[in-house]
Amino acid sequence: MEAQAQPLLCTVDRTVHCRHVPVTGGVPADLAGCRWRGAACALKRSACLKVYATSSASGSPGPETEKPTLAGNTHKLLESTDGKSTNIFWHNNPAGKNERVKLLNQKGCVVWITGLSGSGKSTLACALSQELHNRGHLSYILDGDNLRHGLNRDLSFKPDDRAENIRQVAKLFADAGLICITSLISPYRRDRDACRYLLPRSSFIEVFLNVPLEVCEGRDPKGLYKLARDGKIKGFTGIDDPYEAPTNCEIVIGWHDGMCPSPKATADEVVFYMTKNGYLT
Ligand SMILES: Nc1ncnc2c1ncn2[C@@H]1O[C@H](COP(=O)(O)OS(=O)(=O)O)[C@@H](OP(=O)(O)O)[C@H]1O
Ligand SMILES: Nc1ncnc2c1ncn2[C@@H]1O[C@H](COP(=O)(O)OP(=O)(O)O)[C@@H](O)[C@H]1O
Repeated sequence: MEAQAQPLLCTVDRTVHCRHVPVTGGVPADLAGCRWRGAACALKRSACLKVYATSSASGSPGPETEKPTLAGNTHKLLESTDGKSTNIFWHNNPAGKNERVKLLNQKGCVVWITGLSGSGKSTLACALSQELHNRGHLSYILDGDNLRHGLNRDLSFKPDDRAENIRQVAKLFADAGLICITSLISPYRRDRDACRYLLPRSSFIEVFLNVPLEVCEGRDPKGLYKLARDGKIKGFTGIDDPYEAPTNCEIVIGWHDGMCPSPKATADEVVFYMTKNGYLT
């Protein structure tokens, strides 16, 4: 028997991840005053979620809609429609985010390293991961080149494909409590911002390797700039494809007097930022 759909009221005290799907029939007026404020904000901001709760007044609580919480209270499962999936439910985990923060002594986040090919993203990602490891912190690197051998092997370098899957994966890692280090050209501001806004506030640290094109091209460790200049690779970032530099990111690694700080010095700068801002405890 299908649950009878009614607007959800005040029975859920955990937020659900629901920012990106259109609300069917608009935001219920009575959602405004409920304790489910995170979701209410998200609903207002964009659009999301068909919310159902089985009517207890109708007698039967409904087969899948009420579950006891650990505290003995009941809360209702939320049915959501996200993308093409229907009849899916959000399950809360009692060993939640705060517990993971305490266990790991770190706040899960995404360190998003962006810059031209050859700017030193992969090198910094490894140096940073090593530095964090030395200090007893758990991190994981998502590297553009590596991901294109596996998870993202079906993606091209067209604008819609660049950086696509990474956002959701990075978000999952950060939610799991890891320091997720991404090393991606990610040339478009809107793609980087899309990940920033997908994450909880202050969980996204954008690091821009501001290395001039001539320097990257001079390094050309894979010979790709040469191929691009010879017209043998089309749409190469910096040559015949754009790179939109960040305008307001957390950390810019600058190029001073013709010198680039070493990978270790750069990693230390990122760790310093993370310590100062409470990511590492
Ligand atoms: N057309 C074109 N433009 C830019 N880069 C290219 C291209 N074709 C292949 N490569 C190689 O792919 C690596 C970049 O992959 P990313 O996933 O980081 O790129 S993106 O974020 O989707 O723009 C990049 O690796 P890095 O040099 O480590 O940046 C290149 O080796
Ligand atoms: N801070 C640095 N100073 C000098 N050379 C660097 C620095 N970081 C990386 N490199 C060199 O630049 C080249 C490109 O580095 P890489 O990490 O592969 O860049 P990306 O991942 O951005 O393509 C490599 O040869 C690497 O040794």
